[in-house]
Amino acid sequence: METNPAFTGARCTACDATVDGDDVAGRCPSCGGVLDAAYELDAVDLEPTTLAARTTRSQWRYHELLPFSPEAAVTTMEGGTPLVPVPSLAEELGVAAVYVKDEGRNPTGTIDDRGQSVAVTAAKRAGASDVALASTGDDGQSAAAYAARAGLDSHTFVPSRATFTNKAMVNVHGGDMSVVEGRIDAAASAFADAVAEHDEWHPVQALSTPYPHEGLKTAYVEIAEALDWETPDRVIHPTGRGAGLHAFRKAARELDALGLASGTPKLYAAQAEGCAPIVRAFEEGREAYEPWDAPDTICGRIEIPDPAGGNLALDAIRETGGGAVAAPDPETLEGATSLAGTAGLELSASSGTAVAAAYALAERGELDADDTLVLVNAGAGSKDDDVLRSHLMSKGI
Ligand SMILES: N[C@@H](CCOP(=O)(O)O)C(=O)O
Repeated sequence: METNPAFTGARCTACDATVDGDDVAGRCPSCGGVLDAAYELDAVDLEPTTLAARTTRSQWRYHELLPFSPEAAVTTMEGGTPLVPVPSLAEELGVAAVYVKDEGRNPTGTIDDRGQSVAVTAAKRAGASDVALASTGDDGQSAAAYAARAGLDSHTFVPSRATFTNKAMVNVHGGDMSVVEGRIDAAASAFADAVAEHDEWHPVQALSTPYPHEGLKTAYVEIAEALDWETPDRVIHPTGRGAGLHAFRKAARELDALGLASGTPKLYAAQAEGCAPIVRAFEEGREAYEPWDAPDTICGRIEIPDPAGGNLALDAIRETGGGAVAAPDPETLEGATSLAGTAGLELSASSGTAVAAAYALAERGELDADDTLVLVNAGAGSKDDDVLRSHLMSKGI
């Protein structure tokens, strides 16, 4: 069997419409909203001991919470990343424990590998010959890798400012790449034009189908399992499109429904001050974000002025009692390099926002002494070696 028997189709996050069947793709046919994969959770019997007995460390060990069976999966063993304790930061912040969920250790160095594994599996099952997306870099590199694994062609549209590593590795995986002058909005618009001319292209961008964020969900499941199924108090996620926050809330709800871990952590969006539409909407108490004019941040991976999951992220933050913090670039780079220098961890520049946000929350008195705090490192620091090194040089180091 190629699908999870508990997978029933999808539910629209905007209008609540359901779409039945195991070949759901794209956005909601009724309203165009983001679709979530849906499961008959009552039919799922999953115990901590069952999971503990599984030998694979890949995300497909949680196949009861994924649409497809491990046998059908296009996988390069993504997932199984460590939850690394950082006691020195816990002491500085005045909380009980700080962990970094180190997603940089995935096959192409990004949390997006989880999503692309599921999205490319879905595309392959649907008989697609090609997958395509607009990307700030990491999910493009990841999509090219998983397409290669599946024997599909990939088409990635990246802004010219994407990192050299991302662009080079799309090519190395044999992907077709369009480098579009400008920022992500220019790449997204070139992508939209091209998709309209290529019916055979199967979109795999975050939130454009139910599958990429379904993979992101497993990062949270791993966090809960690593904490012996205790729910952490707070999770800070570097945030661009808002897919990760939406996925983490979905994961926490599903674990709660299954009785594996109760409740949801307080979820926090960490954005760059130069492009923070979700933080602005949160701070102004608005129900919906407004696109950000003139984005400008060193954190290219999360420079998303019009995030597809912006309102879902806002909802996740508010529903869980979390928050949102915009970090200035110097503090973000300081956050990433300080963990490299004191804890031996390699955070991507964008993920430095999570560290900067943690300091900001501590300063505002919003953390509690008995808190367990998780910071998500979404990508490998080595992809940003130039930016991180330049920050140290600017300090005369
Ligand atoms: N992928 C991003 C972080 C998460 O972004 P989101 O689109 O899930 O909000 C990165 O690499 O920093």
